[in-house]
Amino acid sequence: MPKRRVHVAAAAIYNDQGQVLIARRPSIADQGGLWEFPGGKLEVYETGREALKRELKEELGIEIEHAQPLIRVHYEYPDKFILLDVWEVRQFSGEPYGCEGQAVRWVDIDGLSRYPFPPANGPIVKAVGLPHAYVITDEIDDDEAFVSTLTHALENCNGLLVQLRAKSLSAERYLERAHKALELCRAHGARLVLNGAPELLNEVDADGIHLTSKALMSAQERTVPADKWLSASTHNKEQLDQAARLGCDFVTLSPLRDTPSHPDAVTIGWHDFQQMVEYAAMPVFGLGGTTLDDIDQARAVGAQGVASIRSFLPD
Ligand SMILES: Nc1nc2c([nH]c(=O)n2[C@@H]2O[C@H](COP(=O)(O)OP(=O)(O)OP(=O)(O)O)[C@@H](O)[C@H]2O)c(=O)[nH]1
Ligand SMILES: [Mg+2]
Repeated sequence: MPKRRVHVAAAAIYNDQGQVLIARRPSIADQGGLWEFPGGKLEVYETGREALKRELKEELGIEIEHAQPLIRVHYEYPDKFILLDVWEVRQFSGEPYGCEGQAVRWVDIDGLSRYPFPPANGPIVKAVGLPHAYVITDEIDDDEAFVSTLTHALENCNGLLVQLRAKSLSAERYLERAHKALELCRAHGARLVLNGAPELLNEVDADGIHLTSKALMSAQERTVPADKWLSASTHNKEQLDQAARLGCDFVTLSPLRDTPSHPDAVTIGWHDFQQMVEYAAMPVFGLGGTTLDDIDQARAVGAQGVASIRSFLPD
């Protein structure tokens, strides 16, 4: 018998302290005893958004006022194919409680990975912990100019994710700059990944490592610890597959648009970008000709957000 296809709408619900609500599945249910993001199956006549609204009313007694797409995860269970259509909810009325007798709990995002979730939930937990805006630093030789440019970006955008990309610097200067960038990021509540070899994390306690697509394709296994992020640059499905094999936590996918930095690259465009994001098994940031103004559009087609070099530079 062919496997069933199940489409589920679920929510990452945030409170004002930045915590997320999770619920425990009743022990008799499918995946019983595991924690989940509240939600449930779509009725035949419903859109994902409508199902989300109904399920959160039924399961938690809350009324959603605004929901934005977070991530869509395809996963094959032994008995079914599942599509988890996950939404970010920050505005709702009512105080959530377990209307069906299930335990519910507000948890800090950093503590989410300690809870046992169903196997399909890995990418959701990653997406919940990631910002939507990702700045890639420009090649700047002068240290003072670097500091003022990064400070400008950090002050203009809350909770940024920053990638330190400085290919023209010597190894020694890259490390010095990484320490400085980490200090600035920590002071502004931003996260930092280093574009380079995983061993850099032995020297600098940054949040993770970003691999170029070339480094991604030649890597045999993940050598970045589980409590640090591994990300990579991707441009096609083959690279997305390798990122999944390696256990990347997220990727950039480029070039979304024409970009002066890579004039010969074949532009992906929004249509193919959406298909590739749907195919990817992890959060994806659109890159290439993108600005912060593209975040909502990128999220509407299922991406985590947007990465950019230029749009964070001072005018
Ligand atoms: N709600 C929810 N379901 C999940 C998550 N992860 C995951 O694999 N699932 C799977 O999605 C499927 C649908 O979930 P559900 O049991 O909540 O559906 P429902 O609320 O409509 O309940 P019902 O079947 O009693 O009518 C289950 O097979 C469940 O194991 C998650 O984070 N949240
Ligand atoms: Mg449910």
